[in-house]
Amino acid sequence: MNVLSVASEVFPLIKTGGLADVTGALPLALDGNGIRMRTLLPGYPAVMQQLTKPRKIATLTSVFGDEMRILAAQHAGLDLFVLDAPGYFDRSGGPYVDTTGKDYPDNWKRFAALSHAGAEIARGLLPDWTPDIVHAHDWQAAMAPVYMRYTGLGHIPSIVTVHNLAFQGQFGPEIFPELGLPAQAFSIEGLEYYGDVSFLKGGLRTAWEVTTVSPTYAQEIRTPEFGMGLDGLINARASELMGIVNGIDTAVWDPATDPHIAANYGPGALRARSKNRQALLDRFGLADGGGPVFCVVSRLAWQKGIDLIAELADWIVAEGGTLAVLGTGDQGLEGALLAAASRHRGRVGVVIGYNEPLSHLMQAGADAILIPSRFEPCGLTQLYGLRYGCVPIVARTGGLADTVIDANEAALSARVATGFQFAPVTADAFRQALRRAFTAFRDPKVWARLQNQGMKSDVSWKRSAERYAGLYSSLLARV
Ligand SMILES: Nc1ncnc2c1ncn2[C@@H]1O[C@H](COP(=O)(O)OP(=O)(O)O[C@H]2O[C@H](CO)[C@@H](O)[C@H](O)[C@H]2O)[C@@H](O)[C@H]1O
Repeated sequence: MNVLSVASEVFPLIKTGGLADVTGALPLALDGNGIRMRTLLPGYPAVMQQLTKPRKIATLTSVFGDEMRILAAQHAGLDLFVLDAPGYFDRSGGPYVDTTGKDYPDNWKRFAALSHAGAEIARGLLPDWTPDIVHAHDWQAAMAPVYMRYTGLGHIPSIVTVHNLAFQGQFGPEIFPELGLPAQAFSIEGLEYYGDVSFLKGGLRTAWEVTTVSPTYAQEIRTPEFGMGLDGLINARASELMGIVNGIDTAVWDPATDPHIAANYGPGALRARSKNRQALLDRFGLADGGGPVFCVVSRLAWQKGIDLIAELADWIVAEGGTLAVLGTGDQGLEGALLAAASRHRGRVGVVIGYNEPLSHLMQAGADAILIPSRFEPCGLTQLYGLRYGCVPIVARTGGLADTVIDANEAALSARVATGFQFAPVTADAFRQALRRAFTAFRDPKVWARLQNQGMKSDVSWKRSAERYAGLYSSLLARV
């Protein structure tokens, strides 16, 4: 079976968040299930520079009249189609924002062009490869099923996966006439959303199936609290909605072989972790306060509850904890964290920026990772934490609820606990969970059991890849 994945970022070529981890790992995981997944992504400079021996396999005209090329290449085991369209993608900023952090004003054009190219590949644009199914990720690719539906390709199964409902690709109605779609596409059945154009809404309306990245988030987005204005539509499509929890690439994230950490280790050999703990403290200029070393690796955003980290930093230090934060994002949150670091030199360390190797060392060296998200479609850093013996302390929401087993009395005595959960997402509830963690940490046996239990969790893609494979088969059976 051939599946075309369409995505705006793919690890290891280009990554701004968890989406890239998923689109980079899923094709490899599907390989053993008889599925050939090839991935269409934009030819950003970072991508073009890393390609070896790209081959031009097709040219096409975008809906806006520009000439674009499709290059085929292989990278890190991935079969790629790269959309070479310098007018859209050869920019000096990031994939979505310019060097000052502002959204590119033509993002709608850039990602409509990407999605349209995906639809054209489904139509048979390429000489030797046609997908049986198109799998589009997030709003940047969500127009692929829209173009398919309205240009005579509605008989080809399509899927939209929501990695984060907060980003919807919403633009003014004035762009609609330029999208090359028939007038009826600007309707409630298409991409019209309260008078605007919404790429994600269009995809959710027109794809054969909608998936999201955990079963709990699939339920949550049916409610007004988590539905971000789309809960009505999502409920209407409830029978075509599925939550499949993310896995992680266990080859890239393996403490036994990880080249980015100070000492490699495996389950049952946790003592070597202390070298990583020391390396982490050194890297952040921190001293051991006697309690746990907590880490945070995150986009600094309201979603992630980072304000609660800043709010509790003083208390964490007073209790003997140490805090190391790696992240970038909201300037107010960066400022609040940096202020905590200057109040507690040597006990709170903050690195503002994006640093993949350092994120590995943090998982390998910290005792626990803090993830107080207000909503979390899946979350990957708790999965890395489990694999690295870095105990996750998480809000009980979305994929965090589905992947961490809370250390309540029953779970502790059954020896199945892997972390700590709390709800609601308030400073008080978070503090209670941290208190439980401080207590558990004082008993090294209890703590080691939590770590070992986490390291035994199956966080690989195996089961979830089987679920995607099952979904693809069920869609093909309906053709
Ligand atoms: N400063 C930094 N330096 C280095 N690495 C950093 C970093 N900040 C973040 N990262 C890395 O980026 C990734 C973030 O993953 P998350 O699951 O938290 O995703 P995100 O919210 O971006 O994605 C959305 O999509 C993913 C994938 O489906 C969902 O898991 C998630 O819930 C949803 O919000 C992790 O690999 C993390 O290590």
